[in-house]
Amino acid sequence: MTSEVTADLLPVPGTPPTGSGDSAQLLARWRPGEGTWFSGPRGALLARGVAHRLDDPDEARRRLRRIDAAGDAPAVVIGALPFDPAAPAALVVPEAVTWAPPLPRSVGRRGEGADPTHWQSRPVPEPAGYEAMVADALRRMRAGGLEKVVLSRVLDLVRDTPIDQPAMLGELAARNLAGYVFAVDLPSGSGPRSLIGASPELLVSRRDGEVVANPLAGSAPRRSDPADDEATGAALLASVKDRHEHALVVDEVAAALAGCCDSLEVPAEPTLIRTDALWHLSTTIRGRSAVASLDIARALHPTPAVGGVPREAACRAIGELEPFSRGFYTGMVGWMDADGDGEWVVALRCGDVRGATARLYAGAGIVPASVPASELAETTTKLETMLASL
Ligand SMILES: C=C(O[C@@H]1C=C(C(=O)O)C=C[C@H]1O)C(=O)O
Repeated sequence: MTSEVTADLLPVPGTPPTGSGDSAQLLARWRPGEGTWFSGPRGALLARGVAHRLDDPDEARRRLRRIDAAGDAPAVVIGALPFDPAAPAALVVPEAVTWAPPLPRSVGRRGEGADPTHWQSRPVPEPAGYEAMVADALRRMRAGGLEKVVLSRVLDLVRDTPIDQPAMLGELAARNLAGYVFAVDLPSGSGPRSLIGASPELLVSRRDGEVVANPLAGSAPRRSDPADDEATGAALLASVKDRHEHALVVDEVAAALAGCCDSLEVPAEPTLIRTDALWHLSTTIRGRSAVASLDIARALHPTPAVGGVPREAACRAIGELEPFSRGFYTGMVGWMDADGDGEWVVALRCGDVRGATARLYAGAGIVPASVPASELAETTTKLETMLASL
């Protein structure tokens, strides 16, 4: 049984301009308020300074073409788009961009020393409140008109002294080498504010016309015992509930991609991927397209991996049930060049960090077969990725 588990690494589309820099040294140069870090299995980049700020993603392509023609700044846009497509984006054209190869395996962890930091934490809603939200969603499903909805919760953390954001980013990078690690400068009234995270989910990449999307949905916790861990992955791959939850996402992503792509390959069966904390069902969809990566990403967003099916009913349920605004969580983070090539990942396993505070987010896909206590446990496991970096 366990030998049937095939866990692939995250998919490789084209190769971004990887440069020749030392990516671990580059990572150590990121500072909050001064730029953006983005790394993944195909490369890393550090953007610094702000040549232009863009809160309207519609402007990105036009602006990049103008900059490219003038040749006076790197023609790259980088940053984040929020969950609500009508809310302002946090995109910049930086003054300087340094590209580097993927982070090496040797990038160091801080280690498990005793940390004297005193944290106060407050879950929103309380765990019982989250279970009640899930129960409410299940009632809506029974009443008809809703097939799937992703419901999330937050953990607000505060400590006595400012959070060391570069240390947090370094730790996330060391623990999530196969994923996408980012630190994006967010608009803030006072002091640097960053969206920091380690997402396993590629919304879409495009390189020389080759498009890759890697929707994830269906999750199980990793186990410390290797045999137990493999059995958990195998059970996820065989789970009717999770396969259904996954298929809803793949169908919608494939349909949205069909509208932007000339050709499309959609595997019939999902595979497994693993992060530090979780197993996920994963499907790698490939196609060819002349549409710019950010436009494809926006056509896909929100996929049912973060919204639901049907989209409108799910977004209404999210607005009515979640007692907070998602902000940039479940939006997207990435970069694009003047040709429209780029990579956009789903903003998951992330936190909004400012001063001595961090708001961490986690959600789970609810389908009719969901059990409130299991969905709560899944969000707790998803929070571990960020908690381990603090
Ligand atoms: C919503 C999150 O994750 C998403 C939901 C998943 C699920 O419900 O199984 C799996 C991966 C992501 O697409 C999150 O991490 O907060």
